[in-house]
Amino acid sequence: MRILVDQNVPLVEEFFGELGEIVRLPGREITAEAVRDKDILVVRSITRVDAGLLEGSRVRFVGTCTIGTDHVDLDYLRERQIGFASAPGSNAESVVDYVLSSLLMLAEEEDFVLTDRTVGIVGAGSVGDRLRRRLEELDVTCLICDPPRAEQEGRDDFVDIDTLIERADIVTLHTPLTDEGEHATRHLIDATRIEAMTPGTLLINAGRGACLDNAALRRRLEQRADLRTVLDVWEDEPAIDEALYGLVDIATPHIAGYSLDGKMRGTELVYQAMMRHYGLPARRKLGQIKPDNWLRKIVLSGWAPPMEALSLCVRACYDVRRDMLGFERYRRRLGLAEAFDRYRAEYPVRREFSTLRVDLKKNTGDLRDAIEGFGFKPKLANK
Ligand SMILES: NC(=O)c1ccc[n+]([C@@H]2O[C@H](COP(=O)([O-])OP(=O)(O)OC[C@H]3O[C@@H](n4cnc5c(N)ncnc54)[C@H](O)[C@@H]3O)[C@@H](O)[C@H]2O)c1
Ligand SMILES: O=C(O)[C@H](O)[C@H](O)COP(=O)(O)O
Repeated sequence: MRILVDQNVPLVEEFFGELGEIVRLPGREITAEAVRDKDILVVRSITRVDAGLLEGSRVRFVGTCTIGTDHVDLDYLRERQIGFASAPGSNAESVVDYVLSSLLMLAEEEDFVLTDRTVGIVGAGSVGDRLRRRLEELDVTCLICDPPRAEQEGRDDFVDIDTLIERADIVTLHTPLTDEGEHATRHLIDATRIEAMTPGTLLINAGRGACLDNAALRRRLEQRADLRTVLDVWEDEPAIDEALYGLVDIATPHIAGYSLDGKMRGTELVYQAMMRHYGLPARRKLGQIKPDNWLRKIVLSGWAPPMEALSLCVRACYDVRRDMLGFERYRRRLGLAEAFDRYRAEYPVRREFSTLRVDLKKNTGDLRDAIEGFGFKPKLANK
């Protein structure tokens, strides 16, 4: 079999090598011509997979090593009986790490205490629900808006989007991008809702760029710079709005999910689905591959205020400023659109919080809970 795989997918030889000949291309160079004589196509989110790409090709299976599927015409694949798999949940932990790192950084800069704020989570799936659990471990009040889940589960503890915007100090978006149905999310946060946000609100988008009306956000920030903003995803990536980029507090190029752990899990999930599709045993396992971990543990030699200890661990493991400053460095050298793709392609190794062991002395009760609640691995030292 001939397999075409996006260049940004890790562990390709390890997982797909036994299936046939592998060709690798940057996601934006995966064209109809490149695909025509391939049997399997493995992409990430920047390749639009539809009739335009696949019609007349030999492709019988498409995998996307991502959570989002808005770049794939699923109806077309179904009609043509082409097998399909995505990687649900694969990098959800990493997106949560990104949001927590951003929150801690802004809390330090703006001198607020996270536990005094109410966080409104829009979309409580793999990402949003994990985020809620970690924040609640710290006693942060969360409001949840997820109408599809509220309907399916008959929940009355969720709120609607306008109530969330009215009551939350921090609004964080984790919805997929959808265009159809009662709960379509394109421009879910539109000009009216952006206007309704009270001054001082912190708005985070780590879902999909077009869930938030970027032009309307730019207008508000140009007129009154009274919102704090964290954007990882943008409309029209990689050709994002330069003026908006300059107005945002934390601007990153769609890397919230880019931990090595999340990417490797994405490859494994697609591999498993592909083997099922072809009726073959899935012998390769992620557990057999041990990536380098240059920062294995931190030792806290006594009690510390939990927020300070957390801040130390977060900065050591994944500090969002690394990506914010790195992206800006690339932008100055290459221009915004090229920097967007290049920073992602050359992304430095990043590990999830869950890979960092934090050694603690005995009797540091609330510290242990906070460390564990934030996603790290606490261990009580013997002495
Ligand atoms: N920035 C990144 O790097 C990155 C990484 C991973 C995922 N994502 C994006 O984040 C999205 C969410 O990821 P996930 O793993 O949590 O997906 P998921 O499918 O597990 O959860 C999505 C949740 O959104 C809810 N939802 C749908 N429409 C809604 C609406 N109108 N209002 C409120 N909630 C709504 C769904 O009911 C569901 O519970 C993905 O679809 C993907 O587009 C971005
Ligand atoms: O949906 C996802 O999984 C994420 O948005 C993913 O991290 C995007 O990365 P890309 O596919 O663009 O490399």
